[in-house]
Amino acid sequence: MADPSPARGPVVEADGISKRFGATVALSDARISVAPGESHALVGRNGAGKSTLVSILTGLQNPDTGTLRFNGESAPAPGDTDAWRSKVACVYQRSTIIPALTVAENLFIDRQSTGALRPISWKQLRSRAAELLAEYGVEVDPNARAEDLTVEQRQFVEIARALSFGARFIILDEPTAKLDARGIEKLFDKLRELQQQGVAFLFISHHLQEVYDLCSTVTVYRDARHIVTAPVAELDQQSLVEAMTGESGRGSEPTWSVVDGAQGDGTPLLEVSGLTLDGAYQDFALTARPGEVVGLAGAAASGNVRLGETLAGLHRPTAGTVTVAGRPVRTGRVPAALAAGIGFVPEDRHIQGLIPQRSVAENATLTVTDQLGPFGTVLPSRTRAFAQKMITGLDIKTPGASTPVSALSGGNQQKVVIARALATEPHVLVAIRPTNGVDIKSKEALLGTVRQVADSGRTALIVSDELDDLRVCDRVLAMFHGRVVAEFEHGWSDEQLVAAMEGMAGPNHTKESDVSHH
Ligand SMILES: Nc1ncnc2c1ncn2[C@@H]1O[C@H](COP(=O)(O)OP(=O)(O)OP(=O)(O)O)[C@@H](O)[C@H]1O
Repeated sequence: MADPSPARGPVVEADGISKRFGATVALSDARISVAPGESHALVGRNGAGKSTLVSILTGLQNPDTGTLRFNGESAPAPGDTDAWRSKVACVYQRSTIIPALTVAENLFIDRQSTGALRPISWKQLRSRAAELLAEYGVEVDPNARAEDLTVEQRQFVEIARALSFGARFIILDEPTAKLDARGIEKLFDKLRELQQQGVAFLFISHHLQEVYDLCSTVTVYRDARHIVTAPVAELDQQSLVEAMTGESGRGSEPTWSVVDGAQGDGTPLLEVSGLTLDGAYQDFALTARPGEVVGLAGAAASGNVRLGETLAGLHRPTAGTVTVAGRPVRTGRVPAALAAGIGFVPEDRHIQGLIPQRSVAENATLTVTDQLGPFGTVLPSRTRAFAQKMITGLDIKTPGASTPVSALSGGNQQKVVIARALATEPHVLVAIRPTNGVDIKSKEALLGTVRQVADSGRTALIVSDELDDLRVCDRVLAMFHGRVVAEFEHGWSDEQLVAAMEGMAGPNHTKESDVSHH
């Protein structure tokens, strides 16, 4: 490949990289080259090999074959943490910042090289932290506790820490997954600023628009292989998707069909009234009918996620009632919500979602009740059959139903979480950012599945700030600071919806032809 910066050479250059996990080929003769100051996107479908490449580029795993060079020099020896840190850092969607520590402590924790024998002077630590943050233009108080920072501020601290080790090459693995629109804007501004200073980025995202907004070059992987590297300007979105999927035009619809048994006589399936959780949301009301997909839109602090979690029994509301299919649901208890017929797709699959060591089949059919005590009505053969149907229908890339979930790529793990929520054949499906980390093609299939769930006489509630997620909804309630500020019937514009989520729309900006709360 041509060297775009002959003076210094690429900050990173990987060639002929292969990596297998048992029978799975994660990377096959893959390559990447990133120039100083370049913003380089790496895209591909779930399971294409992106995270595996990241783990090799950061020294966490050794490739089976291939060469890796930083600034023209061979990669550090495996395990030489200090040397690796001076070359490259990765900011993952899950922060490595320790919430209970201050920003200053986080910046200087685990740093063996300086002053190991001297007792730490807190004053000195703080002033060094302040200097470091100022150097990279990060406006964060060094004395603040990390847990009090916004997601993007935490990312800035991680980036500053990486740069302070000398790295001028930073990998961002789905950094926007937990950010709202404003957070993304701030992150991108910071990245552009650092690029001006010569820092190079490898940017991994399933949001192709972000690739076009931020990056100058894009590399596509498909099925463990390098497919193309091109200037972003030369590859339009359609060509990009074609490179990712290996097909032109749209693929086939999912084969998964919804289990029957739901009735649709028009009586509300989900009724929420006066629901309040102090400090999160107030006086929320909703009446949803069978067949409806309702969106609950809102930015980070809007309260929409906590509301969805409350319906799933994760928080005990201060006031209000929830009724499913005419029956009151005991709030604040996950088993009660499940038993009432509320299926749940949580926001963070790592915390609430999966048991990594267990198989795809087990996870896909596991309910929280199973974890709490014997449930025992699901036969293994049914489990397997259901899992197989989901693997096909949701296009889960796995060697088989008995493969442990920990061996799946992030996006494929997310699909298992969705499968699990559907396994209980819920009356009401509550899904929080369901397509988080899912590739563009699977996203369509997945949202199509949510649509099918509703079409079969159930109700789905999609809690998200992703316009793609909300587009499949029949109507959308927009929340801001804990309250519904607008309701949109089909035919809304993205601009109106975004404005409402940002608290900039009064009710008179919305279509309220059939307001069904209250
Ligand atoms: N530790 C592991 N054990 C077994 N298989 C693995 C392991 N890590 C990754 N794989 C497999 O390697 C392949 C590539 O996975 P990888 O996580 O690199 O994909 P990805 O492109 O990052 O996907 P996503 O967009 O879903 O995050 C997948 O088929 C995955 O199942």
